[in-house]
Amino acid sequence: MSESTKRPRRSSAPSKYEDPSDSEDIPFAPVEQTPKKQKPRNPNAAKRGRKPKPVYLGAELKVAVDAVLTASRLCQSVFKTLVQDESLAKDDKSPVTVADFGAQTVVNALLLKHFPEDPIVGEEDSEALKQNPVLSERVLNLVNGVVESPITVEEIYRHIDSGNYAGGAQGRFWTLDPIDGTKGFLRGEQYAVCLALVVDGKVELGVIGCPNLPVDLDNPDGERGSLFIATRGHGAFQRTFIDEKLSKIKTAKVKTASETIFCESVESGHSSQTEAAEIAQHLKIAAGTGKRMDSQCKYGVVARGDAGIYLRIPTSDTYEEKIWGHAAGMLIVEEAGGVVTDVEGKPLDFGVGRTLKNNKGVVAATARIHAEVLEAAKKVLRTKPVNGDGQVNGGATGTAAVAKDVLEAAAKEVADAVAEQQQQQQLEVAAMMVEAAVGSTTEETIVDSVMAEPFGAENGGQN
Ligand SMILES: Nc1ncnc2c1ncn2[C@@H]1O[C@H](COP(=O)(O)OS(=O)(=O)O)[C@@H](OP(=O)(O)O)[C@H]1O
Ligand SMILES: [Mg+2]
Repeated sequence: MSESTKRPRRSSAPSKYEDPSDSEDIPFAPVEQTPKKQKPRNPNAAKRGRKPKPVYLGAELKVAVDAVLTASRLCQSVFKTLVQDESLAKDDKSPVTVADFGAQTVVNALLLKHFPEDPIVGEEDSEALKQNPVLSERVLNLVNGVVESPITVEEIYRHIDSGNYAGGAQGRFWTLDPIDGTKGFLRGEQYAVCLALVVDGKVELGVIGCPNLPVDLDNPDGERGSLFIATRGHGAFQRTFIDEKLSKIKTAKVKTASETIFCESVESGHSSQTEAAEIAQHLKIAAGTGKRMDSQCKYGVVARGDAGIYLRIPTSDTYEEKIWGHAAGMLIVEEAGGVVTDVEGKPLDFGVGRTLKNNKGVVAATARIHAEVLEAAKKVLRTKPVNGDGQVNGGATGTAAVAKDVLEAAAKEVADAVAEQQQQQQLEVAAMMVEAAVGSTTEETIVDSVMAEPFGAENGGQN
């Protein structure tokens, strides 16, 4: 066989995205334009009349990877220049930044270009942005810095709002979290751009971009920027932001939960850290080894075996997890050899709308230990029945545990408020100093000079 007709050697870290049942390799790289029909790479195969099987959802994968990478890079560039007041508080008090809006715009724009028939369930809407011309302008500049042909601010609003689909069990749709873990993003820690394709209520494709996640967790000072990719039935892969080479990933090889560690949310208001610690104790996992990490990066680290378990323990009975916060991660863990259920052992149901209203929390683990973890979770949570007002209301331990989490969350809010007050005091001092120096000025002029126009400015958000 001449050098040019030799098949590429298979290894445990394939350099192409390949269907394991497929004998032909199909190149897998980010798209520049509408995907064209793939030509067979092996001319001999074509001569013999064997057509290479197409990669499952190959066109969708290329677009999804391109979209997630573009959005992730946009987020990275925002972080470098993020200034105060480039985030808004949503109704649920969670922050949303120019990067969330920018990322949702570029991903939705690419999806609409390549798959105009597909609806999108995206986290953000443009309502608050429309009220703020300064932030709108900033998003416009960000987006136009990464798209091929410039778009208008009206198109930005339209692209963001194309994520307003209601979801459901019929047909196919995309679901997008433009930044999962916005608080992590603002802290300069972990966050993720998460995109999944759902067909008839089942997740068929998932891509997660984790700009700050070390490629190798054992080398935290090494290269950062990990991308996780999976399609149903075809395995899970990792690549870096720079190198397109795909490596197959597998969950941790462990026989019992005690051999591994678990990961959980940084925010105690999102997942009960006290109950997770109790579950870990039941599983004989060494105390203090839990890894706290923002966003769906947690699914990524479980999928590649850095941690054996991801626990998301509800802090209230009324909160409904959002489908964009779990779709891609669930598939990536399952395709890497894990099992993902809710805390009652039910599969996550992505076919009932924009939220996982049929589920409570998440237990993701290496397949071999999932049942053991679930049993421990049930034991711990069984002692904490839920009362009518939606708050977990356990026996002595249950109440204490939940009270601790609530107190921790409240303490954090107080700390944030104190920081805000301190900043206000600094501004007042600065105003006084300037006034003393130049004779007359006001606190507002200082605020205006150091910050962008505050949300809800008097011009009513007119452009
Ligand atoms: N009460 C409550 N319970 C559970 N989950 C909640 C809750 N409130 C918010 N959220 C969602 O948490 C998303 C952030 O994910 P994580 O908790 O994994 O990361 S973090 O530690 O909060 O950064 C976060 O996603 P983003 O808003 O996209 O950042 C929210 O969708
Ligand atoms: Mg988000």
